[in-house]
Amino acid sequence: QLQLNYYTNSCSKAEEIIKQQVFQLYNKHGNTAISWVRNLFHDCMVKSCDASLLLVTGGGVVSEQTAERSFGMRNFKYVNIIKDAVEQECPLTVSCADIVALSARDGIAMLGGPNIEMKTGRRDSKESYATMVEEFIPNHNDSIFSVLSSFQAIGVDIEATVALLGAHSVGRVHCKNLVHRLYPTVDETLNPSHAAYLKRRCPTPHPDPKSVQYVRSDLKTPMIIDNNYYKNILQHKGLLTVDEELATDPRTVPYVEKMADDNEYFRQQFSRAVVLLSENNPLTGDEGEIRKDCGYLNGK
Ligand code: HEM
Ligand SMILES: [Ca+2]
Ligand SMILES: [Ca+2]
Repeated sequence: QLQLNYYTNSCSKAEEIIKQQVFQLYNKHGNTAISWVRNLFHDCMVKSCDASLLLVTGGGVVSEQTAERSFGMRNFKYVNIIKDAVEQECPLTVSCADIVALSARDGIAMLGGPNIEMKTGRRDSKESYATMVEEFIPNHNDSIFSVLSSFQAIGVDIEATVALLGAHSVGRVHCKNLVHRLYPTVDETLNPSHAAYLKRRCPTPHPDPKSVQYVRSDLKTPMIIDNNYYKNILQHKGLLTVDEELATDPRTVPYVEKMADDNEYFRQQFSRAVVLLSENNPLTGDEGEIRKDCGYLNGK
């Protein structure tokens, strides 16, 4: 069972140390906070919030990080800075899975989002599920129907799904994920002036996948988690096909409109949704392990 303040007795400073590390990393590299939010999505959707995402390839492990859906994910190298600080205080006590969850929680707060109360006590997987990533994580051009059912499958309702996509109010999208909406002809659902801007940022239909050509998701408040995302998508300035569909599907539009109108309502729903996502199918008790290094299984 996950519980509030799971580490009170075993490592009373754990949450404080994590928060401090997230803060320090944010001050050095602001986009680390953004990465922690995406990590929560990519870890928790695949089986469980169990840090299966953090294992690196080698010794029989094929990392989820190498899956096509993980394209653009960054800052993995900083996770162990957080872990090491916690290990120093309490060795082999705090899981990498809880670090994924709590760093996302603290990252959200650093990015001006809500303060979220989160349970802890997750344990770490003994596998990375690279071949299952595509099954659990929707693609950017999937239909809204399949997106909603992927979230439904882990207990995230439609209103919460709409709120979670508000994470696209920060961060970036690489041209690789956009050019299909720009070339050979511009997707007619795109706002024309925004399409012109996107074409300036992504001038060729085949961007070099290794180059860092990208567009910020939210030009107005790129480092703040707020309801600006919903205002953008209602103006058809959403970058991904899923963003556009969210603003047009009859099941999601009422929530999109309400979130665009009311930032407080967005923050409440976003908090509720992050908790739902973070509690997907945790490993507890004697399942899994507490990794020493988030990139490797113990003893490897
Ligand atoms: C249908 C669901 C989703 C799809 C298809 C999707 C897809 C994507 C794609 C394609 C990118 C851009 C990657 C790149 O080109 O660099 C992205 C970025 C991002 N996504 Fe999502 N996403 C979804 C839901 C979520 C959720 C639920 C969250 C978190 C709660 C999230 C958080 C982020 C963040 C923070 C970024 C920016 C990352 C960065 O700048 O480093 N996404 N997403
Ligand atoms: Ca996982
Ligand atoms: Ca924003």
